[in-house]
Amino acid sequence: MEPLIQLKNINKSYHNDDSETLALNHVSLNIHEGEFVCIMGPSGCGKSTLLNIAGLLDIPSNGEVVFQKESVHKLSSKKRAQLRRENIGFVFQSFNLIDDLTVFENIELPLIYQHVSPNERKFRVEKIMDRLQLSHKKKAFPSQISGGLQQRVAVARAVVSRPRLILADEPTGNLDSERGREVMDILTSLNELGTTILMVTHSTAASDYASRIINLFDGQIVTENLHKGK
Ligand SMILES: Nc1ncnc2c1ncn2[C@@H]1O[C@H](COP(=O)(O)OP(=O)(O)OP(=O)(O)O)[C@@H](O)[C@H]1O
Repeated sequence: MEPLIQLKNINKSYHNDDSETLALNHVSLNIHEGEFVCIMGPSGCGKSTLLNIAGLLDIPSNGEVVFQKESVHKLSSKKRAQLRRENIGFVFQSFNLIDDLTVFENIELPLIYQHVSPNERKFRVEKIMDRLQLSHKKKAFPSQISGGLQQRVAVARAVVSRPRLILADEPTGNLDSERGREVMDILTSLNELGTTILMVTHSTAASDYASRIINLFDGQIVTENLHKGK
C-alpha cells in the first residue's frame, strides 16, 4: 500500500542574517494510513520542523514530500492549503484559537470549511465538547479560559471534522495527567477508527500510546522502534 505521506531525503535550512541552521538533514520517512507515530528528541532537534513539513505548512529546502500520491512541490500554495484543510487536523502548542470567536464557534470552524450542515455541525460540536468536558464553556472566549481548557478546545477543533491525519505537537503539554490521558484516549480512539496520527512529544506517558517511535537528533533520524504490543 502507498504511504499516506512520504518524506524523501528532506533537508530544511533556515537563514537568519548571515547564519544558517540545518534543521533537518537527509530525513526520509514513510507514514502509512492508520499508523500512530511519535517523534521524540531533544529541544531544537527538528521535531516541529518535521511536523510542519509533513503537515504541508512549510516546504523543504531540498527533497520531496508526497502526500496521498501528490508530489507537494508541484502544487500551488492554494491547492496545498486545500489538501491540508480537507485532510489534516492540527493540535499545536500555540493553540491558534480565534480570539473573537467563542469556544463553540472555534470548534465549529473546520465543519464550516467543509460545508457541513448547521444541524450536523451543532450535533458534532456538542458531542466533542461533551467528551472533552467543555460544554460549560461553550459561550466563553479563549481569553476567558485557562491554558489547559484552551488546549482541549484546540484538540476538539482538530478532531471534530474527523480528518484523515492528525498532527499533534505536545498535545498533553499544558494538561495535568488526568486531562492528558483524556486527550490521548481521544487520539487513540480516532486512531482505532483509522485516523493516522503523527505526534511530537517529550512525554513518555504520551509516547506509550504510539505504535512507532522515531527519535530525532540534530536533524536526523537516529532510531526507529516499533512499540511493543502495538
Ligand atoms: N523560523 C526559524 N528561523 C530560524 N531558525 C529556526 C526557525 N525555526 C526553527 N529554527 C531552528 O531549527 C532547529 C530545529 O527547530 P525545531 O523547532 O524544529 O526543533 P524542535 O525539536 O521542535 O524543538 P523544541 O522541542 O524546542 O520545540 C533549531 O535549531 C531552531 O532554532
